[in-house]
Amino acid sequence: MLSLTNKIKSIKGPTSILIKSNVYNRLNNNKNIFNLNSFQNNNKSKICLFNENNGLKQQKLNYCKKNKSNEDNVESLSAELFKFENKSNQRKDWPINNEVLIYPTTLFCFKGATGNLNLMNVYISKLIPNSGGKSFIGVFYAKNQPINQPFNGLGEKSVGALAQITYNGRNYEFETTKRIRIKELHPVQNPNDPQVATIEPFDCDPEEYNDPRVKETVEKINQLVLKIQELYPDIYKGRQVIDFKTQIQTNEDPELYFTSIINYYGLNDPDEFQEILETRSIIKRLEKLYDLIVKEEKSFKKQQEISEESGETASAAQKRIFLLEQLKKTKQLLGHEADEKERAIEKYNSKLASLVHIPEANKKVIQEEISKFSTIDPLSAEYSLSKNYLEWLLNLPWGVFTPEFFDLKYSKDVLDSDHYGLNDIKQRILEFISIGHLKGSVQGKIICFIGPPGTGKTSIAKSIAKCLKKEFYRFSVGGLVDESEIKGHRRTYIGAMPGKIIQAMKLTQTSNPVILIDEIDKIGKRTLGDPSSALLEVLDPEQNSSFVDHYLDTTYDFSKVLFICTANSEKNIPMALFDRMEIIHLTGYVEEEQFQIVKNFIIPKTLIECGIKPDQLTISDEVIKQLVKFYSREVGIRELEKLVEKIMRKTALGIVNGTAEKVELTTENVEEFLGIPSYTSDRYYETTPVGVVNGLAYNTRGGSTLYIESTAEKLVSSLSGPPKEPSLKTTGKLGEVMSESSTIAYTFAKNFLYTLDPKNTFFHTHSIHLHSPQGDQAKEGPSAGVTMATSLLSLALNEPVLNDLGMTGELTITGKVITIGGVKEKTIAAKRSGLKSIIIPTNNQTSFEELPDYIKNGIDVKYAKEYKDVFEIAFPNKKYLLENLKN
Ligand SMILES: Nc1ncnc2c1ncn2[C@@H]1O[C@H](COP(=O)(O)OP(=O)(O)OP(=O)(O)O)[C@@H](O)[C@H]1O
Repeated sequence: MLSLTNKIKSIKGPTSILIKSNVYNRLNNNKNIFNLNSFQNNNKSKICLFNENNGLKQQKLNYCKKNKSNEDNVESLSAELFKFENKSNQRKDWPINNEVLIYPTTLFCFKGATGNLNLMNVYISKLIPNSGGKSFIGVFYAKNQPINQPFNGLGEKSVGALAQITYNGRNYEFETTKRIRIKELHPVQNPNDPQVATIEPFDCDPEEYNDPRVKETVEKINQLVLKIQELYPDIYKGRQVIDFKTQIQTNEDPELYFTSIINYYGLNDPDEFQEILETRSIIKRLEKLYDLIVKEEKSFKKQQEISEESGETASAAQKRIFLLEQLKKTKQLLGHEADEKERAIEKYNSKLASLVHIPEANKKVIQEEISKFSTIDPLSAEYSLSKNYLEWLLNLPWGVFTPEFFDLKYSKDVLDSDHYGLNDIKQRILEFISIGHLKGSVQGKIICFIGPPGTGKTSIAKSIAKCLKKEFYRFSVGGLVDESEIKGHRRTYIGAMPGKIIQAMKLTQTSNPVILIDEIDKIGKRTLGDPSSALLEVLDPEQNSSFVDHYLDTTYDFSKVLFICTANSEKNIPMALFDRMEIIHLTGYVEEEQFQIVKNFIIPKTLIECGIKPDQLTISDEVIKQLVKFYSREVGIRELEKLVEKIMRKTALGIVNGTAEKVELTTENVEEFLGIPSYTSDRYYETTPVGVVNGLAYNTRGGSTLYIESTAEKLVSSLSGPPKEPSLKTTGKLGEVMSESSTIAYTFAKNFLYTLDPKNTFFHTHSIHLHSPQGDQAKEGPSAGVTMATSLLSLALNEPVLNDLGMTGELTITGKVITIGGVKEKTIAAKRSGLKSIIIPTNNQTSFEELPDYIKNGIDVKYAKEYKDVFEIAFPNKKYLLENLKN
């Protein structure tokens, strides 16, 4: 390269050099082609480099080739070329052979426009110079054409501008010098090549410049510009004020006048500019420019109004409007035309027409909104609000219902294949479906499943939807404090949405799905906008046929929806809701049931979910029993499900990283998967010592055994200070009712002991401490009364209670044993803890007898009406003392 440079420098006189295209390209890539000053010879005349490949007519090429065009004979060749060039009559401001590379752009270019160009290499290597060494391109407005891509042909606009290209050492700069029109487009060999066109000047009739109307129109434009400057001074802040009058006088070229006005205003409407460019008559073009400025004035006016309204500065308002305008233009350029709104309206109308079952009143609301929408400016904030609203309205399944389906056999099969046991629940569901069958619909019913976690409430609800072949949607209201989650937000809120039920309609695309509302007992409370009253509106068959969601602001019929709710406890369900529901209790599972569910439902289901083939993992029955007994302490299946998932995860890891092709889980290796068991036993004592009694408790998590332990401290008389009084201290996070039960038990035990054995002064000589372990867990309820009294009496008599005995029952102060709740849960808990017999109140006999055999089996139940019945069973060795009661 250096040698070539030196050779060129040594050439005397103005020179043209023909060089091979590979050399030409090398120079070009080094950005030297425009830096011709470095190649200037002593006479300071420019040297022109020709690319062999283009820009020269065949004749010229032949001429050059004859003279061996290569680096070595640059000197002789250049001299020849110079002669040749001198002979030709090429204009210096016009490309050789009237040919230019077409540069398609979304910019507009009037005469005098200048700027930088980001020219691609493919352009640089093919630029066509004129005889003076300058290069030109033809800048054409191509609406849908990305910059720097080959021109698609004449399809777009054939009038453009001739731009002279210069390289300033950093960038390529252009300056548009003339209007041109494409005469002929040359075919391109390679689709990536820039296109070449033969062009011709596109000038107005020179005579027209003398027409007085030119001056008049220019004057008119000047007046308007001055008026705008005066009226909206803020908009011109920081800008240099142009004296257009002087400019037109000095330039005396209306073409340049366009450019300065357009630049000054930052006007940016390529479509309109193209129109001006294509208008040959100067007068007409000036008039078009005038119209453009009038339009601009309106926009200034608007932005001033906005800025006055919002307190925004005029320049900020202007910037915003400018940006919005740009956005609009960009959208247009990208093909998202301004008629987007028209298309949207068309779409909405046809969607509305397709909603054949929509009630008339709702239809009217939508029609009104569509006509309101058609009047809104697409750039206003209201536009998108209205659009969103319409999209919601039009995408709801108005009057669309899934056909009713009732088939008892099918339903039974579904329920049985999805769930183990739960026969009473399944029976209730089949009854419910039968009623639906007779009535023709299940509408107006609200089922509520109440039970401890993981007992299958949700999955049963899903099965009901399956039985009825209906869509299913679930949401939780646990902790919900905002009624708008149910009733929707008012549309004036930013990000407003309809409530959950309307969302369910949209998602399921039917107006009669099965909707599960989870954790209804945990719904929040508020004085204003209470979510539970909103829920009542949704659920109440009296009201829900014309539910008004705040967002939709029109009625929607929920009366055909089957609502199912779940709760862990019935206590906290708002009364008004509770009254309207059909309650179904799920009490939890005994170990045998948990074993069957894990083996036959959870493991097969989780295998599929984890993509593990059944022969890749075997879990022995013994392991499942261990899971149930030692790794979980629940009446549901939730913890067990998590344990099974943990096993599956570890198995999957082993299979994937190649450490195990297949896993066999046995009691020997279960700890490798799950760690050491969390619960070795529910029982703290194999044989209960004096003062310790096994109670049976029940809460929202199901039943459990609950120890009551008592110890005594002898009161020693001391000489100093007053004598210590016997007392009862209780610990173990006992709630108010349970504390009262302990006081009742203490009073009762003292009296009872006195009747049995008046000589026993234990309670007068001891202070007692009664405790219920698992002190971090709050305990409440009256049903530990008999257990506490028994614990105290055991202490007083120094006699342990019968081994493997559990008991429950509320105790009155006179010794009556009264009804308790949760017989089933407590029996299940007793069995889990390995108790052999239980004492329950006589009044609960029926509830116990109604329990299924698999729960009752293995438990010896005893009934107690009065405390003496408990005493007789708990202290067989002290039974004789009861004789004293009779006396
Ligand atoms: N009788 C059963 N037969 C088969 N699988 C069951 C049975 N009961 C529960 N399951 C399974 O136990 C898991 C937990 O059940 P589900 O989610 O329905 O509990 P839930 O009562 O809704 O709990 P929560 O109150 O926490 O929402 C599910 O995978 C469910 O399929």
